[in-house]
Amino acid sequence: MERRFMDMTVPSLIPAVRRSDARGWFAETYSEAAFDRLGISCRFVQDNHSFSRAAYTLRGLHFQAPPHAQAKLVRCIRGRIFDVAVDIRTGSPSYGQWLGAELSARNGHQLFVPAGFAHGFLTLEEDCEITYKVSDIYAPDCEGGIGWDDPAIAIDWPMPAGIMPYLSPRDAFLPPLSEIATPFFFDGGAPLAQNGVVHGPRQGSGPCVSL
Ligand SMILES: Cc1cn([C@H]2C[C@H](O)[C@@H](COP(=O)(O)OP(=O)(O)O[C@H]3O[C@@H](C)C(=O)[C@@H](O)[C@H]3O)O2)c(=O)[nH]c1=O
Repeated sequence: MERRFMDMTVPSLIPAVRRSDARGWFAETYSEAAFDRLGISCRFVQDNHSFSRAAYTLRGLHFQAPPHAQAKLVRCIRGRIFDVAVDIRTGSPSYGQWLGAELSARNGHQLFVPAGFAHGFLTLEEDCEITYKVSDIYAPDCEGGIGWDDPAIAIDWPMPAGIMPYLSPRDAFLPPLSEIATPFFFDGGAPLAQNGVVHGPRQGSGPCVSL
């Protein structure tokens, strides 16, 4: 794996490396040593698993503030989701910008979302399950969120015209980014390269890609 393509200060799409044989395939979805070599050296302390019944269920945009800020490693194990990270680090050249990637059981891609980014996803079909590792404990007092439809962020959610996403009561009334005091500061790491959709690993970039 090629470290030069990774930077743990920006979201990174990590393609599945599946070893096929007559039975099917095998994949290591997380290896501390392999991720450390990629530059992702945070320690994950909890695994989460959520199921969303309806297509176009939207969870997010969520974050936890320090001292319980979380980096996340997200994977879809059933169905298809559009997974999004928004840079909410004060002072970042890409503050308020977003990146999205399709994660599916079929493609096996994972999205690494560093602390300092709000995270959310939209299910693209019925009965989607995602699992994600997080680098800090669940701390409800530190939870924060931003509206999925904040016009200043303008995420291009892949939804048919006229469809409204299915939201939790909390997510339906989250404030825009301009109305929250973000607890994160840009520390000189890399900004997002661009605002927009990542369709998959870049050609010829090796198994790991910094977005
Ligand atoms: C996040 C979380 C929730 N819960 C509980 C609280 C509540 O009763 C129930 C559902 O919680 P929520 O409505 O917050 O679940 P959900 O909307 O799926 O929240 C998640 O959304 C995605 C986008 C993220 O990035 C995650 O960090 C997390 O915020 O599960 C835990 O027990 N542990 C946890 O780590």
